[in-house]
Amino acid sequence: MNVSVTRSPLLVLSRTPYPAGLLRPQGPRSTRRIHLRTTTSTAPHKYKTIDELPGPTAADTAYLLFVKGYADKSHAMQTEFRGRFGPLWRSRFGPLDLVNVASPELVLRLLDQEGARPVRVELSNWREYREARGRGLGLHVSTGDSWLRLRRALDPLLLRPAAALGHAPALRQVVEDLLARLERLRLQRPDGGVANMQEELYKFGFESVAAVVFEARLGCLQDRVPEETLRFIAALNAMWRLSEPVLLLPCWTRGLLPYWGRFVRAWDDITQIADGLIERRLLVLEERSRRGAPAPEGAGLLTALLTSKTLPREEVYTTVTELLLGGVDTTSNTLCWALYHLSRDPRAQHLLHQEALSECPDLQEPMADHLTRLPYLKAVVKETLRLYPVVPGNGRLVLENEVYLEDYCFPRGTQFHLCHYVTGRDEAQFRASESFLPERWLRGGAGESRLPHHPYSSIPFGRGVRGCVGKRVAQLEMYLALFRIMQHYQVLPQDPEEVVEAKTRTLMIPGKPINLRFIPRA
Ligand code: HEM
Repeated sequence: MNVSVTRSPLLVLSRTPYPAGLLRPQGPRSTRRIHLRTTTSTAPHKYKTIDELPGPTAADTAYLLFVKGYADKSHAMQTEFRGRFGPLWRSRFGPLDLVNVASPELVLRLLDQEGARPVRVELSNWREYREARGRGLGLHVSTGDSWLRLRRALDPLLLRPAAALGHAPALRQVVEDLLARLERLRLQRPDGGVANMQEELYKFGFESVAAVVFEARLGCLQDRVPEETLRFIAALNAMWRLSEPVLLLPCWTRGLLPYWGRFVRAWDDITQIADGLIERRLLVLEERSRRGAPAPEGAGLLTALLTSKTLPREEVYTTVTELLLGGVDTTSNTLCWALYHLSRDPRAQHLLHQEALSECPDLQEPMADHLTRLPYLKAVVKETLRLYPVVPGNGRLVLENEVYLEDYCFPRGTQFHLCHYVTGRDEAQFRASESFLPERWLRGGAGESRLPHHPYSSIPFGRGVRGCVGKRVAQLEMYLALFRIMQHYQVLPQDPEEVVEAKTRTLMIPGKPINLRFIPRA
């Protein structure tokens, strides 16, 4: 008799679940401990196929998108479908055919089988643009060894803790510019109000990533914001907004509908501005080397890439462009949500301020040593990203091997969708999961909200070798900004009754402007 038994989550297996000699995946075998469904008999287990996996019909999806208004709330579809189908379902809509994975155990299980050179998604529209313009493919589009070469060049410059900390002096200056700008803006209104924080923080995000890449300032936070900064941000917004329609619409509509043309124009703007910034910087570097001047200490990432000569020029251009675009919406939207919640949560704001005060009295700036501590600050950022993962649904296109999840065997080439938004809000992992409760992340923190959650229940930066290359810089930037804002100001909502919900435009962003008041601390 072949009895299928679902083991208790407490009963953890570390051995392979695949019956001897049958359908064992060719990817690397896990050494991690995983929760599995297993069988008590030795008879070969018959796995189900992808075609047996339940999921919404195209009509269901179209109804939600176009009648129920989910078109800009694709994150909410994760909640809807997980409620209907459980943690694993297939969605097919137009050219999309996805297997959705919406439990931390299954996400871990999938990432365990992703192979040595994981692919996120076939970004055909980005690839098409870059090939047509003769540009390097860059981190997001590249696969296999070409991608690995890019990561080998970048990881040591961005992800090694010491390297990331090396960017702190440049980021500190940008944070001081942000404070100065907030002060100027708040003084323009009797109530200390600053409208539309997103817009301000986009400029901050751009200035920060430019400081890391170019070791130079662009002046994005000055009174007269450079025109190219505004154009870059606008083009980026357009590119993210258009990415989904362009992917869904068949090629033959390109001559009839405006989306593809606009998408290409947005990319042209992005690349033209990024190229201009790179070339200006190259002139400075060439001039410096003509004078025999050494590269300054803590030189930016562009200098490091060019001096190491590990990447061809065209890849340096695309890589820098991708870092610039990766650095704008991500940290800015996260900071915006953090401030939104802190402004409405005097207790959390008080705890954060107290932590800043005890670590750095007299408005001192936080140094590397301080940054190794600050548990509440880090908990605030984690909690913000749990509730609002900038990338609400990540992807894995597994090309090298079949993938086994639950009772299913998925063929090579299956596109998986990792539903970070819904796993981060799972009540089984996070009690009062819809509430902003930073203390749930504190070690030893008592309290109702602290449940021992699965380590893959909130992974906003992804995981593994293809995880976010900007993670450490992003964290540093957000810690420094929040810390300094808390030292200087009490942050209040402009309208305490106003509720801001998230919308998705490939990335998850606030659905309307977040307006705050900045009251100087006595
Ligand atoms: C709150 C901040 C940020 C979040 C939540 C975030 C999130 C992510 C996620 C989820 C991925 C996909 C990882 C995976 O597939 O496993 C990613 C990739 C990436 N991120 Fe970030 N990111 C942030 C900030 C940044 C910053 C500041 C930069 C640039 C300095 C950046 C550059 C990139 C790049 C280039 C990739 C592609 C990596 C690759 O494919 O190898 N990100 N990010």
